[in-house]
Amino acid sequence: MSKPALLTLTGVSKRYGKIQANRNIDLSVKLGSIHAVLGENGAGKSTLMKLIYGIEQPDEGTIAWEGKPISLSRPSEAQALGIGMVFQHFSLFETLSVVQNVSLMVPGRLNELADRITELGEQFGLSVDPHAMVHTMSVGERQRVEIIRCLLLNPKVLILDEPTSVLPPQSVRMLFDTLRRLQAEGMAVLFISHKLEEIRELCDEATILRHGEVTGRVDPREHDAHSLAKMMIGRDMPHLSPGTHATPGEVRLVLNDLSHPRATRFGTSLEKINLSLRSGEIIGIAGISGNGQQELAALVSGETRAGDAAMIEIMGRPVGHLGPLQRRKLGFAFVPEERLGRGSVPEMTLSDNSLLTAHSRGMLRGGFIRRQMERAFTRDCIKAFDVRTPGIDAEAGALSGGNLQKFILGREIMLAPGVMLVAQPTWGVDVGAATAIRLKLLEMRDQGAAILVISEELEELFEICDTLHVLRAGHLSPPLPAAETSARDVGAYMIGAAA
Ligand SMILES: Nc1ncnc2c1ncn2[C@@H]1O[C@H](COP(=O)(O)OP(=O)(O)OP(=O)(O)O)[C@@H](O)[C@H]1O
Repeated sequence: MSKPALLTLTGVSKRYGKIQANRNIDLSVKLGSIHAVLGENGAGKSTLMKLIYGIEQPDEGTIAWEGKPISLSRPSEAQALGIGMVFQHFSLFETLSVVQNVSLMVPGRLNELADRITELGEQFGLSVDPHAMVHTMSVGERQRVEIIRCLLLNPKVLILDEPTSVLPPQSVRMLFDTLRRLQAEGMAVLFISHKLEEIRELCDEATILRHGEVTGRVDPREHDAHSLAKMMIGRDMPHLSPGTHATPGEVRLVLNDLSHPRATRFGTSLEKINLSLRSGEIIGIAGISGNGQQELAALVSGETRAGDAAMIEIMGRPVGHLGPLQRRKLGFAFVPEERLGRGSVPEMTLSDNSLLTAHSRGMLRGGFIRRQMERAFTRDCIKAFDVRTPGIDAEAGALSGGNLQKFILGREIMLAPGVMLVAQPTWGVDVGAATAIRLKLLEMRDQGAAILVISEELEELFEICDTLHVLRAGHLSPPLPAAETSARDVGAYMIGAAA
């Protein structure tokens, strides 16, 4: 006998202006099922979850809970029914601690909540310090907090919007074990991910969306990742070919014994980091977020100044004392891991977001903005990077997560920088677009750019990097040539087991 449906959507549609984000969607989530929702960037997955969680209301169609039609006007009503959601973009208050953030949603005394956070963290491999301030935490750590906060509410349906994108492999395993345990107790999970192998491993049902419509319902265990991708994008996947590797040229970025004390109790101090990156080379920084990745990115980009100018050299010049703008003038570009707020201003149009970093490309003259150039640049970026959006006047915050990532990365790549730092280049990006982004990075390298990539995705690093380093507890491993290094070797450095 098939399991009873907990949540049923019938004919649900949602439109944003000209965009039909969801069209006539039927979806049934059963008790004890882990149900994947997959589709390309912009296919309508997050919108559908927002309708279920009461953040948005459908224009048409019905949502039923345990067989009864419901109308949710806010998330607290969804939570009261037993629907929990972990967001793709974080909803934590930066100026509060972990436990204070949790207490805004979960009743209980602070010290009891702190104990439960620690307990759950240990149980599920999502360890966080309950008293850490959120603004000091990396994206990965923040996501752990979001997951814990949700589990503390004992939901019947847990919605996870790309929960594994920033988790290290060990934590993914633990999260999956946890989800399976919760599933065995009858909980249902709605799981959005671009990682098709994970979906195949974890989920027993999958609904595929394309352009806002359901295009397939399958048991993902019966299909390989390739055929799932094909159903999702409606054509075959592009292939990653390594390209023609030029011989690396002059040194463009040097870190000389770069040390930096941690800014807060919860930060990481960097200890004597040495690295040398040449033209025509991609170097990857592997490691679990929270080990100094954020601090390193801020120092290399100039958001944090180094104690000594000579600790960082860009294009042969000491730059440790310079800010981001001055470093950009030397031919440096930067893609931060946080797309909203740091990579872009959500309330501004894409055109204006172009201006933020591409203004040096002749967009300013005599104190005036040359709008035509700004608009042409933005149009080119949207086209070259296949950013799905109604146009250059769309607000950055209205783009789907993956499409915004494509835009920000495209904007920086179009500056043809001599040196580029990219943090988590394909986070939240669908499989097709991830391949396209990696190809662009290889193409840039082959044209002589020097690229530093910080990523938690080991496979990605092996695919595109010439050399890897592992960052652990603020220490950088020696350079490891990608071709002669195994994932095991990197793993040993990640957990501190290597010499
Ligand atoms: N608040 C909004 N205003 C205008 N358009 C929106 C808004 N939210 C979403 N959209 C549009 O709706 C479509 C679906 O977006 P949605 O975020 O649901 O996609 P997604 O499948 O979750 O994508 P991703 O994998 O990139 O996260 C996109 O074209 C997006 O630009």
